[in-house]
Amino acid sequence: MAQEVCSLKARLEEKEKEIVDLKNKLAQLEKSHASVLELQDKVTPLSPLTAKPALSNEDIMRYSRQLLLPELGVKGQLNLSGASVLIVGCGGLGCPLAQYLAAAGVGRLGLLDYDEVELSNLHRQVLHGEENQGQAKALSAARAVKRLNSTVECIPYHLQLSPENALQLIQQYDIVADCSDNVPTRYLVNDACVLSGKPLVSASALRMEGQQLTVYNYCGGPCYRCLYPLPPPPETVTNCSDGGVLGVAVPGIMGCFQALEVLKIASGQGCILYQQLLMFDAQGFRFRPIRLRPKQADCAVCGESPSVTQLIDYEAFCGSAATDKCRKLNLLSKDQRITVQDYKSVVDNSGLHILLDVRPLVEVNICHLPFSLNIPLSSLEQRKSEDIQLLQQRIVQLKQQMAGDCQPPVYVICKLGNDSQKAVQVLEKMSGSELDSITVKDVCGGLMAWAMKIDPRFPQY
Ligand SMILES: Nc1ncnc2c1ncn2[C@@H]1O[C@H](COP(=O)(O)OP(=O)(O)OP(=O)(O)O)[C@@H](O)[C@H]1O
Ligand SMILES: [Zn+2]
Repeated sequence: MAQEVCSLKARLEEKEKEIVDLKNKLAQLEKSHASVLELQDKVTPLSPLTAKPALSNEDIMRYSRQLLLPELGVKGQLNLSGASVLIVGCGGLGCPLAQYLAAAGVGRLGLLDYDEVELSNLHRQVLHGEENQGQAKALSAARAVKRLNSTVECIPYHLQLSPENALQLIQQYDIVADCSDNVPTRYLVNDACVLSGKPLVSASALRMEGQQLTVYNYCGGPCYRCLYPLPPPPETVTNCSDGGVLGVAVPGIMGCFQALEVLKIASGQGCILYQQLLMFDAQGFRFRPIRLRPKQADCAVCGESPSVTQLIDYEAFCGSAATDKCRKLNLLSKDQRITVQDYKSVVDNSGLHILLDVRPLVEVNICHLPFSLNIPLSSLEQRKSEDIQLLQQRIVQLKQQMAGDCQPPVYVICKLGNDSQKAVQVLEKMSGSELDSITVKDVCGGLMAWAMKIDPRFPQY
């Protein structure tokens, strides 16, 4: 009996020692991972990356299901271990893309994003969680990727890709994936890839239609500029916060397709989607491959005598911002605008007026001020007679309540204060002809300014 107790004690001590050893090992690992995940706020040179000479037993176990694919095999897996990919944007497309690249064993991932995680990102930016709100997206994505596959080297860059840093950054990677959401960045990434000779796997994911995927600047194929020599007019471009996006239907699916093309290039498989563009219509669930025009001899960047030989000012070229942080129009004079504080005084003093909400109905259904009249900007621009009549009737009703020959002022509001300025311009043109002479003002900063500065209970979206 005593002998048995002794042997049990000895085994317990042994196990305790093992636990201490394991804890030390874990602390060491955590330390080394933390240092690997140091957030970069500038571009620093990277050490060269070489493919593994052979797969370890752990590699064989981890990647066994894909190793069995004849298209990939051991050679393809070793190629992946030596490949580096720069992901521009860790949002709706970047998250699924990074997840699958890390899972498949790409050697090095650069994760670039200037932005921080917000609650409204979580429905589609699936590497980030509730606890990551306010954190740099690049770091949050890198941590999630490391949890999935700690053998992948992750470099999180918390900075904006700009003409100043793009070449230095892109030259250090083998493949670039554009997961950004704005036109200036698309041209910037394209030009930097052409000038550095890197393939660009590009997807776009806005709204429910027109989702596109292709590989630019690959094996003599066209670049983005060959197809789109000139940027679209800035007012025709929407992003997710303006246009809306369903997480899985668009960025989820397109980001996964992007991962597929990156993995095929990185592992050395043929059959890459270049010279072709895949269109995906999520609503009708239709995929349509389109043959692309070839590389253009007169392309400004990849053509025979290019005019773009270094990176340019892409915001000036496109007439729009490379971030969605500062998209503020300034179309009106100071006396055509009213602050939310001054508008609040009008409401508090029961001043008779019309509050015209010019957002689309789908947004009005999310939230609105109870006393507002909704006529979308598009209806005003098209001079829809039933809507104009509605406004006329409201003006007449209020006029009857007002003394003398006074006209009720019209205050125009939208989400952020851009469309409302356009609406003021449209209404001013109608004033005196289609409408009685009216005083129209834009409520600066719109409903989001109202939520931030006046009524914190008003929802933000
Ligand atoms: N020039 C750039 N440099 C670095 N990151 C960029 C650049 N342009 C865009 N991005 C990033 O690309 C990502 C695009 O993803 P997505 O459109 O899903 O996100 P979002 O901008 O957070 O969305 P929302 O429009 O709903 O706010 C964003 O995280 C954005 O910060
Ligand atoms: Zn070109």
